[in-house]
Amino acid sequence: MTNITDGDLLLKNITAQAPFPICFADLEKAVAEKIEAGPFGYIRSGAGGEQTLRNNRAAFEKYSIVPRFLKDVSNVQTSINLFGKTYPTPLLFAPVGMNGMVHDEGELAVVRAAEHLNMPYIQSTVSTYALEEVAQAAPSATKWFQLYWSTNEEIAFSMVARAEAAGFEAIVLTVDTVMLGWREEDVRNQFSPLKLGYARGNYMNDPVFTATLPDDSFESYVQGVLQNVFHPTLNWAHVRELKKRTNLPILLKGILHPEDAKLAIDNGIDGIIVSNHGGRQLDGVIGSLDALPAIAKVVNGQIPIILDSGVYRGMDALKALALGADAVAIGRPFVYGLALEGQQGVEKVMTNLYDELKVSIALAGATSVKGLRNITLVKHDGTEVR
Ligand SMILES: Cc1cc2nc3c(=O)[nH]c(=O)nc-3n(C[C@H](O)[C@H](O)[C@H](O)COP(=O)(O)O)c2cc1C
Ligand SMILES: O=C(O)C(=O)c1ccccc1
Repeated sequence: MTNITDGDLLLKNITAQAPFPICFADLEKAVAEKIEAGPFGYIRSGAGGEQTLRNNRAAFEKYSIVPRFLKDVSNVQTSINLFGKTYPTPLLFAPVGMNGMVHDEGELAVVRAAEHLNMPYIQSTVSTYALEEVAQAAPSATKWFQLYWSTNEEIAFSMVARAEAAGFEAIVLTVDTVMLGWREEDVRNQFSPLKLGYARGNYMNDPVFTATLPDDSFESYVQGVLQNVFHPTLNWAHVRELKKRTNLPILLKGILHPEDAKLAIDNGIDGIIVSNHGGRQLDGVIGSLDALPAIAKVVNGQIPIILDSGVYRGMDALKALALGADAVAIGRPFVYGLALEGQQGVEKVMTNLYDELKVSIALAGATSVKGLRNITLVKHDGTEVR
């Protein structure tokens, strides 16, 4: 239970200390000034003409809350349950690869922040540090492993086994990135973190992967990753095979169609992440929040739904939770925090998102995450959603 009256959540940001960017636009601006165009463009941009990047934001702007008052909102319960564990907030860290691009401590700084805040951390396959190093950096954090299937699928199974052994508690299979999206900003900047070796963490120490390399040169390693990380054959048979290979809960990340959500349930999947990869994969696809209501209807509470893509403030999280998500995952905002101030920056970004969410739940007239399902929302055309 969070007591809203324990000091004002906004005013604690107005102090004599060094100021920190308070919103996504300010964060993005500060990072643009701090890091080089290549990595900045890689993180910021969306695929193609960035329609989906815009769709993500537009989707949140379409909804407005009609608040209720005089309901005693002094105690707001923000905790949630996922796979048998309780977390104090409905916020997660989305899997983001190659964190070494923006900070030397990379994923280690992020997982330490996740541990401190008790928010689940999803580690990417293409991380700068190995999953064992991440586990060691934050032994008590809840860690899930995001799997990119490998063309040589024994590499994928090897990574899953390593994740299990290191104490990771779920596998998140990303289904929307069987090849890279058409990312024009990276061509403009002639920038590929994959080619620069930032994705080495989990591959370099994988015995199945290294056994396939002709030698231990940097070029062989980069080639090996490129040959394996893109895997356009991925299909439901692979999902069923993965289920046989692990006892951990499996989530599918990148679901946008209600039929795929239904198939996930039919195939015994334990959770889904409604996501368009932050607009970085197929341009022109639906905003993730726009995809949520139809998926929530099909899923009907059978498995948890996490939403990401464009959750840049507490109010966005509130809308997603109100429209059927059980939790939301954050991508770019925490990466920007990492770029600015390492672990501390990540914590500041996530804490501000959380504090704004708390204020928003209370000011909307609700006192819990579940209670958000009862608040009134209208769409921009004035139609009442509920
Ligand atoms: C720099 C960057 C790298 C990413 N790497 C991965 C990855 O390795 N695996 C994955 O499943 N998603 C990856 N994503 C997508 C995120 O998990 C998430 O879906 C997306 O960032 C959410 O949108 P947001 O950035 O608008 O919050 C990446 C996103 C960014 C910005
Ligand atoms: O950049 C990304 O969004 C991403 O997910 C990715 C996918 C494959 C290789 C490297 C990064």
